[in-house]
Amino acid sequence: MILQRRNRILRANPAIRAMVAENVLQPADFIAPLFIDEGENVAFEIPSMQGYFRRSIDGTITEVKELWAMGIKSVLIFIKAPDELKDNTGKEAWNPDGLMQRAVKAIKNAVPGMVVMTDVALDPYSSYGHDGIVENAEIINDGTVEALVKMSLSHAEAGADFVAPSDMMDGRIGAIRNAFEQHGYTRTGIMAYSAKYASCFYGPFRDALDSAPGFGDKKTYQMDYANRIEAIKETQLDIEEGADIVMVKPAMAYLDIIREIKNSVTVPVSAYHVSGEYAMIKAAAKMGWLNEEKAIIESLTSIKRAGADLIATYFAKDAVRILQG
Ligand SMILES: NCc1[nH]cc(CCC(=O)O)c1CC(=O)O
Ligand SMILES: [Mg+2]
Repeated sequence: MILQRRNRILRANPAIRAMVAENVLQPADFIAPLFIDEGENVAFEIPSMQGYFRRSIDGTITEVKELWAMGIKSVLIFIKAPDELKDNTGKEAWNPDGLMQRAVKAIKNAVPGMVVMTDVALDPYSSYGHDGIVENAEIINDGTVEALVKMSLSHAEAGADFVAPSDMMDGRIGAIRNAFEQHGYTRTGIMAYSAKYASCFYGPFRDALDSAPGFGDKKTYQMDYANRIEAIKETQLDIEEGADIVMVKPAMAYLDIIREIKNSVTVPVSAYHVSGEYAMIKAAAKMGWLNEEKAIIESLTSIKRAGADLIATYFAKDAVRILQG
């Protein structure tokens, strides 16, 4: 054959492939989610998330130091509240001495450079396991936003660099931004879960925090996975209301949405490779059906290729270890 173009030339060996790679993962791409519990020396392996732990603050600090030493710049923190602190107001969420607030201070104190992001939603504190306040079996919007504002202010006060509202109530980004302005928190960022879908892939996370909804599902606030255009509407509105970073969640089943958002906004886009996506790889690898390391890197690269500037993933540490060979 006489060909004008032989595309295989650019795939001939690892050096050439590295030279022409369009997307390369790096440690600063990752946000490491951390599950935090009360107590000391607690390291509870989440049954549906093998190799991932819920830790007390002491062990969390050790973990954060390791992540920082590896070049990971950001953590996203979640807490597990004991049942006796759960109610239908969520008031423990803005307790200045609550677990979240203590954890933020401890992390910023131990590793000041680490960018600390906090989950903002009522589910870990809700006796109903919902992200908002329940009235007549409905998750009310405006009353919930008031609670989320108090929660966000208490995280800012504790020293969080970013709050990350994951609840999908309408208007909460604007309300939080206004409150930050009014209270002088002009350096606290907002990473909005803007296109968060009602997904079965959050199952293992709800095991990790004991936060499964006590009745019904989250479809009246989280998005319908049949929808694409709606993700743009949600995301553009969050940006107008003041979001610094927007997020798509989950990631791998929503690569089209990540790309769509990346093409339509001018703020950084993050994607959350969620607990169920972690569990699928872990389970298949355990069965010997997938090569775990290859599956991790291919998955995360595909999320970056789709357009994610940042990836929240339980594989953050593994990925850096694998990349550094
Ligand atoms: N607002 C709660 C919250 N924040 C992050 C996740 C899921 C993360 C994961 O599955 O890894 C959830 C669960 C949910 O919405 O039910
Ligand atoms: Mg919205």
